[in-house]
Amino acid sequence: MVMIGGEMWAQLGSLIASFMFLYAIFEQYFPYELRRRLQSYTQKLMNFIYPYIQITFHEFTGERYMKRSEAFMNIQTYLSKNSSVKAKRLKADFVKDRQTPLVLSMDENEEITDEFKGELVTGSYLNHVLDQGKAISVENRQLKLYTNNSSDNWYGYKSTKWSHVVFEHPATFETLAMERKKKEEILDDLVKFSKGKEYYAKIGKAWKRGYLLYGPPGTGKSTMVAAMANFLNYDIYDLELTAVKDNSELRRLLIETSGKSIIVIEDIDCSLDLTGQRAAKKKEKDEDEDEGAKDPVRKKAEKEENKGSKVTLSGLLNFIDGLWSACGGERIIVFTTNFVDKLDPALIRRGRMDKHIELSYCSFEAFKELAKNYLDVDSHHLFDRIDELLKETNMTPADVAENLLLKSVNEDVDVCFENLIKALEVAKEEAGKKAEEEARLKEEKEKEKSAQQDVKSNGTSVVEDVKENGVKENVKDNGVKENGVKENGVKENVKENGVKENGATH
Ligand SMILES: Nc1ncnc2c1ncn2[C@@H]1O[C@H](COP(=O)(O)OP(=O)(O)OP(=O)(O)O)[C@@H](O)[C@H]1O
Ligand SMILES: [Mg+2]
Repeated sequence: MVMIGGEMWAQLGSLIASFMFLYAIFEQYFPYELRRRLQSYTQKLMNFIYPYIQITFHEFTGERYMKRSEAFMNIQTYLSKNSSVKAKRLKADFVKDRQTPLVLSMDENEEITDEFKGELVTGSYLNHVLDQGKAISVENRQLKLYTNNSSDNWYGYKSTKWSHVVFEHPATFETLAMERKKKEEILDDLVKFSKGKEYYAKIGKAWKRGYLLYGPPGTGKSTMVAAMANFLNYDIYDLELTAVKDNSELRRLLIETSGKSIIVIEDIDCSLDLTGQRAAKKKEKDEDEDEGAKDPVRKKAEKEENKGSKVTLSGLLNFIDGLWSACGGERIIVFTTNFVDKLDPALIRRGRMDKHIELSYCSFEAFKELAKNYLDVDSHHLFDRIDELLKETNMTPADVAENLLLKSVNEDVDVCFENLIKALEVAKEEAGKKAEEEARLKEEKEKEKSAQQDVKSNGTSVVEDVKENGVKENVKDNGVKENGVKENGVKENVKENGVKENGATH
C-alpha cells in the first residue's frame, strides 16, 4: 500500500480541482453532438487498449425491477462458494443443520478473480457458473414456508406479497403411515414430475401437477404436503384464499411464487363458496328472498361476508391452469379437503387435479408403520387383536399415533398397545351405539314421512280436482300458457277451497 503524505495530499487536491474545472468547461461549452462523438471515440480507444469485455447481471429484473433475477442469485452463490477461499473479507451465515454450522461467502463489494479453462466467458464459463450456482444453492437450501400477506400490506418500503419462515417440518414419507403400494405410487409420480422438464416440454404441457388430497380430519393430508416438500426439496406456499380479495390479486400472488415449489390451498371446501351445490342453493335463496324483506342485522352480516374474498371459481380455475399458471414452471398445486363430494367437479377434474389421493382411516398396514416409527416394534403378540379391531372400527392415524406416543417414563410398548386396544374397543362400542341411534332415527323419519304422505294424498286429491276443474278449463277457454293460468287459476281456487298454497302448486 502506498502512503500518501501531507504534501502529496495538497498536490492531489489541486489536481482534482483542475480536473473538475476542465470538466465543467467541457460540459458547458461543447455542444451535445460534439460531446457525444468525443465520448464514443474515447470508448473505442478504451476498447482498443483495454482487452476485456464487461457483462453486467442486474439483481432485479422484470417490469419496474420487481423480480429478483435467478441468474444473479446463482452467480452470487457460485462466487460465494468458490471464492471464499481467495477473498479477504468474508461474510458468515448460519444454515439449519449442525453439520455445516457456518457458510462463508464473499462480503459486499469484495472483488476476486476466477479462472476457468482460460476461455471466453460468454461460452461455457457462464453456463458453468449458472449450473454450479444452482447446484450449490440446492445443496445449501433452507426450505421456506410462505404465506400470503393481505393486499393492504403489499405496497410501501420493503413490502412483499408473501412472508416466509424457514420450513422445518420433520415429516417424511418414511414416517407417513399408509399402504406401501400407494406410497410408492405417489413417490414415483413425484420423481417423474421433478425430472420431467424435457418431457413436459415435449408434450406441450406446462410443467406443473395438481394433487387433491381428501379424507377425514387427522388422516395425514397436511403431513403429506410436508413430506412432499421435504422429499422434493421444494418450498411451500400456503395460500390462504380468504385473505385474497379478488381474481387479479390471486394472479399476482401466483406470479410472485418461485419455481420448485408446492402451492397449497388447505380445506378448499371451507375457503370459498366454490362448491357446486352451495352455489345452486345460494341462487335459490336469493330468488326466494325479497331484498326489502331482509332484516337489517342479517343484511349487515351478509355485507361483511361479501367484503371478504371475491375470488370466484373461474378465477381459481384460471389460477390452476390458465396461461399465467405456466409462468416459471416446476410447481405442484395441492388442494386438501375433508369433503370431496362437495367440490365443484370442474375444480377437480383430471388435468387440473391430476392425482386424487384418498387418505383414509388407519389400516393394519399403516398401524404397523406407526408402531415401527413410534416404538421400534415390528411384531408383538397384541398385533392380531389390533388387526381385528382395526377391521371392525374406524380410527384415524392421528388417534392411533396418539396412543402409541410414550407419554411417561412408566409406559412401555405393552402399555401403549393395551391403551390402543382399549381406545379401539371404546370407539367400536361408540360406533355401534351411533349406528343404532341412526337406524332408529331413520326408522322414525320414514314413519313420519309415510304418515305425511297419507295426509298429502288426501290433500292433493282436492287440489287435483281443483286443477281439473279450474286450470284446464281456463287453458282451453283463454288459450293462455299453462304457467300463467296456474298462478291465477289454481291459487284462487285453492284459496276458495281452503287448501294450503304449497300443496296447490305441486
Ligand atoms: N398417515 C399418517 N402417518 C403418520 N402420522 C399421521 C398420519 N396421519 C396423521 N398423522 C398424525 O396426526 C397428526 C394430524 O395429521 P394431519 O394434520 O396431517 O391431518 P389432516 O388430514 O391434515 O387433518 P385436517 O383435515 O384436520 O387438516 C399429525 O401430526 C401426524 O403426526
Ligand atoms: Mg390438515
